[in-house]
Amino acid sequence: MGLAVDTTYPSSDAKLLEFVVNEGNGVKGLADSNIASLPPRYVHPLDERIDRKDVIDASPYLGAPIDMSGLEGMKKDAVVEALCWAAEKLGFFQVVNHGVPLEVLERAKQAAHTFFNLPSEKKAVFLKGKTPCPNVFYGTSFAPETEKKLEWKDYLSMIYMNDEEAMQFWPQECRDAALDYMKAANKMIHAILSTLLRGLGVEIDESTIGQYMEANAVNMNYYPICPSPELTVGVGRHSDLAALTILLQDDIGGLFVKVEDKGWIEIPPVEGALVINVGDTLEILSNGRYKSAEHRVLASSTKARVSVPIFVSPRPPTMIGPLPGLPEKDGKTVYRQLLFGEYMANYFGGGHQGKKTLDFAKITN
Ligand SMILES: O=C(O)CCC(=O)C(=O)O
Ligand SMILES: [Fe+2]
Repeated sequence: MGLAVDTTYPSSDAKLLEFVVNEGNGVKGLADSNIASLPPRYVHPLDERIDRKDVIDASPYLGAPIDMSGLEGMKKDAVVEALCWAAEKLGFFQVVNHGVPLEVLERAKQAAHTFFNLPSEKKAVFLKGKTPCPNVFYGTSFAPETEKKLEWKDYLSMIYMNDEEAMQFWPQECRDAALDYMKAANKMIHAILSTLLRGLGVEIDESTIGQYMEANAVNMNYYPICPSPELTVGVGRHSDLAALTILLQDDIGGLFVKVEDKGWIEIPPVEGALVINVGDTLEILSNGRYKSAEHRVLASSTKARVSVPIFVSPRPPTMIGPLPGLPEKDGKTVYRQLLFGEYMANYFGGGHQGKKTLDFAKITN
């Protein structure tokens, strides 16, 4: 079905929302309908647009990919130091020799293309409110009900509870690839999370570390070919909710990270590497030491881009807050104790606004 986007009348915006959001055609459906120009709802204010010309050299801030195989040998101390340094300075780094086979990564990216290339009716069964399982949902943009401007992205979110639920409810076109990727990444996830938490220098036991990765989710992001990527955003400025994000990006590029007071750098695609970033939850647990960096994504005018993040997260009833002993050690308490579910509800309550989400947990006095 084609969509004539008429920018002259206000009613066209309602039609657009109906088509893209409610009917589940997504922005992929819009892109496939051969629009000549971007509907106004996708045109972002000038200061939110991404211009490659403004991007600064990444090398002073982004180290070389960290070789995770070193964590089990003589180089352990150097790897621990590199991980903690990266989490503290930029909050973003890449890892190689992480234990997830290349074929598993390739299949995960391929599965994202397969899912989003399905006819809209097949994807629409997973829309929020219709999906047979609330832990699996398909959508577009970030919070289309509340956002002034929409993002040029569709996504599928799969929160892992157990194999039985995943086998029954995850879309069969991408289920096995997503599960294999998530399981193959688990050892590395534990290694990075436990290294960073132990690196804070306070006592922490194994079961506490385990709690922060009890409700991981695999997402598949799809950024269709965009007629005017310079006017819109694939994803707007945000920091992630999770403790850690393990991001598999393809070879197209377009992921930008903010270096505070300096500008934006691009995280270059490196074959076989995974991008790791600190999320709000880990910034809170670390009393502000590890940085949940602001990032955003530029869509492409020539190719559909996919990415497959794993959001490493606790269950909603888990308490998050600076680890016991840290405020005393740091001489200050930056964040309060709150339930992850409480933080999550606030996080999804509005559109993307950079790092504002963290203010909800900040102690103000
Ligand atoms: O697609 C990407 O490279 C990043 C996506 C992202 O930031 C997210 O899903 O939170
Ligand atoms: Fe993100």
